Order: sequence, then C-alpha cells, then structure tokens
Amino acid sequence: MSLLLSLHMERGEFSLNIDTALPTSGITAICGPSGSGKTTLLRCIAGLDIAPNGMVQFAGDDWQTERTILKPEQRGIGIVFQDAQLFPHLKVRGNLEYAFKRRFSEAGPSIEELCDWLEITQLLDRAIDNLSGGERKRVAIARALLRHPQLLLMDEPLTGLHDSAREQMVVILQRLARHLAIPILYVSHSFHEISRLADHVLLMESGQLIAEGDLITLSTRLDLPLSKQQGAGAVINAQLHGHDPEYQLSTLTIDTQHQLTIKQVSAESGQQLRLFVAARDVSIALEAPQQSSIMNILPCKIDTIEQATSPPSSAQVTIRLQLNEQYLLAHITRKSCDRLQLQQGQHVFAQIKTVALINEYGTAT
Ligand SMILES: Nc1ncnc2c1ncn2[C@@H]1O[C@H](COP(=O)(O)OP(=O)(O)OP(=O)(O)O)[C@@H](O)[C@H]1O
Repeated sequence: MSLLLSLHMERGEFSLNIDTALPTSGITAICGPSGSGKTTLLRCIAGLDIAPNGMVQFAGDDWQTERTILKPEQRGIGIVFQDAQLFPHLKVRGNLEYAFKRRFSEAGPSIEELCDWLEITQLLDRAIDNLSGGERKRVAIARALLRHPQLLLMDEPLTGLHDSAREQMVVILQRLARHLAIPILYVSHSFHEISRLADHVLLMESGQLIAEGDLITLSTRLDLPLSKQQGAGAVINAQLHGHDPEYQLSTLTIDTQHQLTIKQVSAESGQQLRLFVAARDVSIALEAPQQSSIMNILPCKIDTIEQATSPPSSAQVTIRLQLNEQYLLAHITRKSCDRLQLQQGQHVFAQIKTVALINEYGTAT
C-alpha cells in the first residue's frame, strides 16, 4: 500500500514535478530549502491545490484522477499548519470537541488518549489566547487527530518555538508516532528534526525530487545537501549489548567488529536503537590512541573524501568512513587531512566525542 503521486504544476517561474510512491506507514519527512515546493506538494496531496492532470492515490483509493478530484474534506486527512489556526472563541476542550464531533470514522484515539500523549490534559479549560506557542501546536495536533484521519500532514510544526520547546515537541512527536496507526507526512527544513523523527525521507530542490529513501542511507550520501548542512551527521542502527551499572554506561553493538559505549540508557539487551553521530564530533587518527578520554574509537576505512569548493567551508573536508555495512561522517580541516595524508581506502580510527540516542530514551554522551 502506498501514496502514489504524479504531480506536475507551473506557477510562474516555479514548477513542481513529482512522480513517486510513498510508504503509508511511519513518518515520511519532506525536506528541502525554502521555496523548493514542500508546502505546495503537501497542499496538492491535501487537495487544497490541484496539479492539472495529476494523480493522487492513497492506499488504493483515488483522490485525484483525470476524471475525479476529491475535495480536501472527502480525503479523510488531518492537517497541521505552521500557525495553529485554533478557534479563539472556544477553550481548548471546545476546540477538541469540535473536531471529535466531525470525525471521519469511529476508529481512532479518544480525547483523553490524545490529551495524554500530547501532554495537554491540564490545558483543557484554558482559553486559546492563554496558551504558549508549544501548547498551541500540541492542541492543534490533537485537534487534527481527533477527526481520525487516515493520513496526517504536518507543515513545519516546530517553526517559531524556542530550543527547549522544540526539544519537548520532538520527544512528544516520537511518542505520538508510536501510538498512531496512520502515516505522517512531515515537512521540515531541519535535518536535526528529521534525523530524530523520520523513517523515510524525500529531498526536494526547485520543485523536483532529488533523492528519496531511508534516513540511514540518505544521511551519509555525500552527493546530497544533507551531508553539507551545519548539523550534518550519520544516523546509524545499533543493538543494545549490555549495561555497566558501576559506571552507569551501556554498550551498543553496531556490527561484529564495532561497539559503542554511551551513558546508560533504559533499553534492554538486544533492543534495536537509532543513533546520531554528528560529523563535527568525529575526528580521525592513523593509530588507535592508547591514552585518550574518548571512549569510542572505532577502526574504519575511508570511503570518500569530499572537499568543499567555495568559501567559507573550503577550509573543511567531509570524510565518509565505512564501518562494514554502515557509515559515519567526519568534518575535519583540510589542513589536518593534508597533514595526515588521508586517502580513499585507507584504514584509520574514528574518534567519536558524542553519540546521541535518537529514540525515546533521551540523549547520551
Ligand atoms: N499561491 C501561489 N502562487 C504563486 N506562486 C506560489 C504560490 N504559493 C507558492 N508559490 C511559489 O511556489 C514555490 C514553492 O513554494 P512552497 O511554499 O511550496 O515552498 P517551500 O519549500 O514550502 O518553502 P518554505 O520552506 O519557505 O515554506 C515558491 O517559489 C513560491 O514562491
């Protein structure tokens, strides 16, 4: 089952050209620079904009064909825009009840469940004007989901929030996604956000799809803009091996040759975990340092060295390091790269300063 899209539309200088099949489970992130067409794509899926002669089919149901175009209301979708668009004359409870009375189907979460998942139970009797930005967004998400949509569309839902509210929202969205049985399309230009939330990623540029695939593969592709972003890094899979309660550490296995030690997490042995290793937190040594406070030093092979061609990043190189099946990224200075005479295919050691756990167990160092 998938969301089939064939969308071609001209708007002055801008043209949208998308032909793809998206998964109908998990979170799919739509990522790209400003003006790349992310919102336009979402609006076409919702039926708020219509690409002439386009095609939209969700899980076998035709939403747009040459002959039929379903109205947004007939598509059974939930939408959360950047601005929450709540009814100011109703309290939080009134906003939620309004949506619940208009639900598309009986199957789906109750008001109580959504309030619990989104941590808004204590806000039910508040006026909308008395909510913080983050609270407003959480209420807007609950309202969209109380209609029991078969697809949730979110357009930059974290825009305008300060760092701690953003962090709180990411954790809440991770939990929400585990409870929901419906797919989510999530527009964002922040790789940090995407790396923590998405399963599948769509990368857009100038109205075109430049890449699509699972987050782990795309995060370390040097031909894509993700690897050049300031917060670039590798998303990797690991399995919990065991805990060291004396030092409050946990050991994770990446593969038969590579292990990582991180601050103790509350996962169980054998559990699959997703980690993020920022490129700026990886340095390279030719030999395994014997006396270093850095715990995670992994043998690996240089897969690719890429040099930025234009300032200000021309002082830096991006190196893709292979750990058997998975990859790390390292941002180091061009001077260090020359000094160590690093070359493709060379066996080196990656020293990893920080490993962030990107699922529900918080951050580990
Ligand atoms: N109603 C409209 N009429 C004409 N052009 C439009 C309209 N809406 C968007 N555009 C243009 O279409 C292009 C894509 O816009 P869109 O909002 O989809 O991009 P985006 O990737 O979501 O950007 P951002 O990250 O800034 O929100 C832009 O060049 C924009 O100016």
